[in-house]
Formats: sequence, C-alpha cells, structure tokens
Amino acid sequence: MTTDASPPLLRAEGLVKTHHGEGAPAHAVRGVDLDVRHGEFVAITGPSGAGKSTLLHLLGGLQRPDGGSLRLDGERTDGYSEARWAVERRRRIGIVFQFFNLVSNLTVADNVELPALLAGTPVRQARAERVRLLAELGLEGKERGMPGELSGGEQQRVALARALVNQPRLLLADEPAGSLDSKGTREVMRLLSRFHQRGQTIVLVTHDARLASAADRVISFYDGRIADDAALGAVPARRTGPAAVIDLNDPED
Ligand SMILES: Nc1ncnc2c1ncn2[C@@H]1O[C@H](COP(=O)(O)OP(=O)(O)OP(=O)(O)O)[C@@H](O)[C@H]1O
Repeated sequence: MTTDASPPLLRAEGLVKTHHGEGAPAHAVRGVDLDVRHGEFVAITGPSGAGKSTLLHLLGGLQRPDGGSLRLDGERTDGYSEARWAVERRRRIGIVFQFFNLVSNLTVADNVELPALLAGTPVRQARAERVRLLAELGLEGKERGMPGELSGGEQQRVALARALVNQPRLLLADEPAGSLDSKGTREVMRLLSRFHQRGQTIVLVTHDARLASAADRVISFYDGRIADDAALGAVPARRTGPAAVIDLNDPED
C-alpha cells in the first residue's frame, strides 16, 4: 500500500533543457521542481512553445536534461542509458502522443501486444491482456484491422491500449486529443478519467482547458517554468480487483 512516507512516483529537481536548433537556443525548460505522487492525475497546460512537451519528454526519458535531476520511484535516473530508459518505458511508463505513433504495417492486435512481448510477457498472457484492453476500449472486432483503417479516435484508443498493456505505473499523454474532433476529445477525457479513478497515475500535456479539467491538479506552464500549480480534487484511493468495463456510449462514463 502506498503511504505518505513512500517517495513520489516522479521527482524533478531543477530540471533544465535547452534545444539547439538552427536559430537561437530555445530555453524550453528553465528549472522545474515537480513531484508527482502515485495516483495523481496532473495536467500541464500553457501556451504554444511554453515547453510542455519538452518537460513531458524529460519525464519519460525521451530527452535528457541539461541540468537538474529526475527520480523515478525514488531512484535517480541520471545514470540511465538509452537501453535502460527503453526498459523503463516498457515496464513503468506508458506514453500516448498526439499522432498516435502506431506501427502502420502491424494489425491493431499486434500493435497492442508488441510492447508486452518486448517486455518478455508470455504470448498467451499478452494476448489475453490485449483482448481485455481492446474490449474495454470498445475496439472488439477491430483487432485484425490496420491502424490506417480506423478513425482518429479509434487509433488513439489503440494507442492507449498499447500504452497500458504492460500496466505501467505512469501514463504520459502528450496532447492526446490534439488531432481529434470534439467527440474524440470527449472519449479521451472519459477514458483518462476512468483509468485515473482506478488508480492510474497520469501526466497529461494539453492546451485544451476542457481536457485539463479532467485532472485533479493543473499546472500552468509558461516560458519554461511552472507559473501555477493548483490541486483541484482529492487523489482517489488505488483500487484493486478486476477493472470495470468502460462503456463509451454511456454518458456517465
Ligand atoms: N527538437 C527541438 N529543436 C529545437 N527547438 C525545439 C525542439 N523542440 C522544441 N523546441 C523549442 O523549444 C520550445 C518549447 O517547445 P515545446 O514543444 O516543448 O513547447 P510546447 O509548450 O509543448 O508547445 P506546443 O503546445 O506548441 O506543442 C519552443 O521554442 C520550441 O520551438
């Protein structure tokens, strides 16, 4: 059981990241201190170019900070190699992106099973988890289809299933509804809320205030820094037992 004495799932201290592109250096993250506790749903919101995506990439090890430190479950990540980060992303961190990043020449089923198989999950178990998640996300019957045959909202649900197939402690979502219509946005919002209700820790980057309102803590990011950090609600207790099925047609879900 998680107690107050346990370390936060994420602890960033003085994180700094500067991008060196063609023009002047972009000081995307200018010294960020941030704790994310188990079970929290944190939305990071702010204007375009504020550095939100860069921060999320640092939290998931997709980019390395130039300064500061990041701890995962109390463990410093400074010494992690690329290979170690890849393992952590398979086991402990699921990520969804704006443009889904599904493997276009793999079926929906294979896209979802792949991270489980890469993590060494036995084939039967990976399949069972894929079947459970796709049913839960309202994608039964789509398993044999290719990502390109699905709507944007469906593709994002496949990406969510893929991100969650290894039951990661942390879900990172970078503008997950950024390329979806309002129906797709509502779906993503409901799904993130539901997974959060079951104890999933989520860090969401979005410029969409409506999507951010699904979180229980909203961080306003501006010019590479945290400008405001507001807790909106209580962190739900981590639930155990079989997950409830989400009915995407049910307005209560
Ligand atoms: N790979 C990169 N190379 C050079 N500059 C970059 C790179 N990635 C981001 N930047 C710059 O860093 C700054 C922060 O970008 P970032 O994408 O993190 O912001 P953001 O808040 O997520 O913006 P948006 O909401 O538009 O996605 C911007 O000035 C951007 O141009």
